[in-house]
Amino acid sequence: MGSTGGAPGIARGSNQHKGDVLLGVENVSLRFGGVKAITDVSFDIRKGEIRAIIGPNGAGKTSMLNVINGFYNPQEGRITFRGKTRARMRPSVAAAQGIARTFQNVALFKGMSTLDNIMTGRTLKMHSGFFWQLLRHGPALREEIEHRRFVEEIIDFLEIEAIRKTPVGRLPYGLQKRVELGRALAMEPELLLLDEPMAGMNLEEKEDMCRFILDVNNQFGTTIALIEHDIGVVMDLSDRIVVLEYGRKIADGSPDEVKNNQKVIDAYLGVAH
Ligand SMILES: Nc1ncnc2c1ncn2[C@@H]1O[C@H](COP(=O)(O)OP(=O)(O)OP(=O)(O)O)[C@@H](O)[C@H]1O
Repeated sequence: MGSTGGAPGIARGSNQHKGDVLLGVENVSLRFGGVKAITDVSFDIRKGEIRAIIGPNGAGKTSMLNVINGFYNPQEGRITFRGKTRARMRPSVAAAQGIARTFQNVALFKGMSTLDNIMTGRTLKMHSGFFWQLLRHGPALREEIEHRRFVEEIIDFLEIEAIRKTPVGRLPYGLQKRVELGRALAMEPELLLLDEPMAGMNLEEKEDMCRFILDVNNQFGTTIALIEHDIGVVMDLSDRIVVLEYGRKIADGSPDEVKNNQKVIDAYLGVAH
């Protein structure tokens, strides 16, 4: 297993089980008409860890991320967040509660600058009323200055100062992905969901993205759940990995445990069950 050999120089203590459970997925099943996208899947995400969700195409990974961020409500099972069972969810409510995500295909405002795109991530944090925001006066002006300062810090952190005024549609794909990460970070999430953060990147861009993901996790203590097809990267980045196949969980454990699991090896080699 391993397509790039992962991120050089980055080694995680693979057996660390960090913190308490932040989010629990309990016996979740999700169907689209007759299609079973997820069947009776349970796993948890612990505070401070990097948790990968992997599996062959169509295994149910993106569906699972969509359940976690409230885009889909499963027909069966439940999600707990910070120890409480969650009611039916909407993505905006999940985001307000501290769950931010990026998408498989970059979802930015292409005509807007890097800075303005990242600013949109602050919307949920803005408190002053629509009237003041319209006037850009009084409390709204003070608030905007504070949010801009925060966004500038993210821009420094992600090393994208040079493109802060550039419309994102003009940026190469790797940088657009970085801006999208910036927008998610602007929400100050407790749980950050990344859907294929390295997809379509060259080796150098992947190494940069690996470094930023680790830095976000280490410096801000942000818990991260990610879907990624590059197994080398997954093995290097993750504390724990859950493996899905045909909507079912087939393995869950440290990178070493998962790597040596026969069901996982078979799933990736396409062995029929
Ligand atoms: N909105 C939808 N309507 C109908 N079927 C869907 C929908 N979303 C996903 N599916 C189906 O559910 C199953 C799981 O899809 P999902 O996209 O979650 O898999 P995945 O593991 O993320 O795949 P990939 O690695 O290719 O992105 C697939 O059979 C897919 O066709």
